[in-house]
Amino acid sequence: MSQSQSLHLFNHASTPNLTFPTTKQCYSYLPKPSTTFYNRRFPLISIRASSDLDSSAPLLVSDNGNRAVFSREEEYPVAAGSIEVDAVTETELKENGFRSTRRTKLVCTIGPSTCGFDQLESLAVGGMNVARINMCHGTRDWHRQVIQLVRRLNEEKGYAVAIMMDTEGSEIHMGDLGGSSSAKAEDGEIWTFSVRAFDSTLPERTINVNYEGFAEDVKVGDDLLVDGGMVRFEVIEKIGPDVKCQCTDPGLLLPRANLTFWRDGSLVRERNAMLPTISSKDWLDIDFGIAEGVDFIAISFVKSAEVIKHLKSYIAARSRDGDIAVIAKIESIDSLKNLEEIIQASDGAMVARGDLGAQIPLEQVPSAQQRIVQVCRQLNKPVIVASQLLESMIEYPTPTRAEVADVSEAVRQRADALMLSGESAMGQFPEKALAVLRSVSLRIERWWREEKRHEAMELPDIGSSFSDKISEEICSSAAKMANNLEVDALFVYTKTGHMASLLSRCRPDCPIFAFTSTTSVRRRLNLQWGLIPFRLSFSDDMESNLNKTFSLLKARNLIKSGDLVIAVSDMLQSIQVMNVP
Ligand SMILES: Nc1ncnc2c1ncn2[C@@H]1O[C@H](COP(=O)(O)OP(=O)(O)O)[C@@H](O)[C@H]1O
Ligand SMILES: C=C(OP(=O)(O)O)C(=O)O
Ligand SMILES: [K+]
Ligand SMILES: [Mg+2]
Repeated sequence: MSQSQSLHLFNHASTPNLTFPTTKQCYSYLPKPSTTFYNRRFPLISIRASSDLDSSAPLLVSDNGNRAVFSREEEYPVAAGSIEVDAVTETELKENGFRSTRRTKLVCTIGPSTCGFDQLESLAVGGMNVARINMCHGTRDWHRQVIQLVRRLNEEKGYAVAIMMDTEGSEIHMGDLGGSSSAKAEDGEIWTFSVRAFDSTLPERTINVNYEGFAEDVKVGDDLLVDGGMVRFEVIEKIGPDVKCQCTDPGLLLPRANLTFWRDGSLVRERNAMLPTISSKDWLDIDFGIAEGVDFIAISFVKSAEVIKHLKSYIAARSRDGDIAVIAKIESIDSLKNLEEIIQASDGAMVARGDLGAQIPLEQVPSAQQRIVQVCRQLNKPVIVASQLLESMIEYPTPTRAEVADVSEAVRQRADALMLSGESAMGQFPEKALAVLRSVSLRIERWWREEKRHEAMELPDIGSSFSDKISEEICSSAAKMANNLEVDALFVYTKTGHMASLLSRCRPDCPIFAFTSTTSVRRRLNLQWGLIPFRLSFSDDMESNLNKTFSLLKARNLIKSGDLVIAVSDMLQSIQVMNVP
């Protein structure tokens, strides 16, 4: 189906239920505007021919087997003679050859410093694989605008930047500081933390707190930590909804900064621990994310696997199967306690060191990071290392040596992705920070390969069915062969992305070219270590797939005759080794 035949789909609250047609039947509905269908996996949807609608947010239809599947974006089959890969990867492959491509993926939080089209484009050029929007900040309209700009960038310039929406969660945090961008708390000063609602102007040295039960839960003598200890207060008096605190460690207070309170050296978890992981505001944000068709939803302060399972079934009932991946943010004591089952239930995890460092002693954060990365690798889930990687670059154009060492350590642990927060959201040097992540990743990855430090990590079986076990065996054998034979690239033909993730899990020395037929899978694979996702239509006939891929890639100078390749696929349980003809 070509772009000009696009169909527009709308959620439609009160339309009659009709059996959902196959794609062929859809075509026959095309000339009739506003025909409405019902699909059991979608809420009510109406379909109209493209001509009577504006084309700012096209939603199209494609065929997956005998049933029609909807997506917000260009899910039309790739034209038979074409292959889609983003411009940055293409240039990188042409200039440096495949061996030197970057394996570690990069996530950038988008904020005031980076929300314009040109700024987003610079980040894409600089290697951003995923754009993260943090629902703690900004309005839904602001976030929608960012999503649309990223879409436009992908459509106009051929990028496959994925979008991750991060929920606010039920954490306790300060209010907006009455419009100022920061406030300085000096040693010994008395500040009032209050749950009262203030008009636009806050009284001097007063901080608004978002948690109703705050004044009841804290006790005189508690330590109140802002952002995990960046500024510290001691509670000296409680007067109704107001809590008077004396500053013991001075520092800068930032809008909506996180608050924790500690008693006798331990984090206090009273009724605040009973707050739901997904607040009512978060559910509205999640509905927004589903409607906007984001690729990932990251859930803050996950405590148990149940909440992830619940969210996944909520999404499945409202969106195309598996269309949105759920990322569990590991940033609380409970999430560490229930780590394995949370990660098992999720589609990926984030080491959210910002809040984690406010909940456990700072010196325990590195070992927690190592454990989370390891568990994710074993359970085959992508993992993002986040927060303060290049914190000083919010203000300065070069990182500290310590920051470079921290980034190196995450790369050496073979995390799937690194994330920028304030550095890209509100910092002065977002592109420079991204360039540091890129160059450090490339250098450490190369060093690792040169040193041949293959880690001896045993990867346990994860599949439950026999055919899953076969896929795992194929991927680990293919990766081992690729290392031993020093092949140039692994090729994987994958419908769901699963086989590609199994190869990525083995962290082979060569890059993995992942061929998939849908844009949503292609974008999702962008978060996983070592995968270079391409969009290509392919069949069950591997011989013809390979021939087609070779000729398309050769025509674009992305591979050349003689290159050694190992190919595996979702459809055919085999490993093929060959030279490009
Ligand atoms: N959409 C946004 N609008 C305004 N400021 C933002 C936005 N997103 C992020 N920021 C700024 O970037 C900082 C770092 O982002 P992030 O780490 O995601 O949030 P937080 O620090 O609240 O956990 C935030 O503290 C905030 O100042
Ligand atoms: C990534 C994190 O979450 P957020 O920025 O939303 O607080 C973190 O706490 O490290
Ligand atoms: K958040
Ligand atoms: Mg956090």
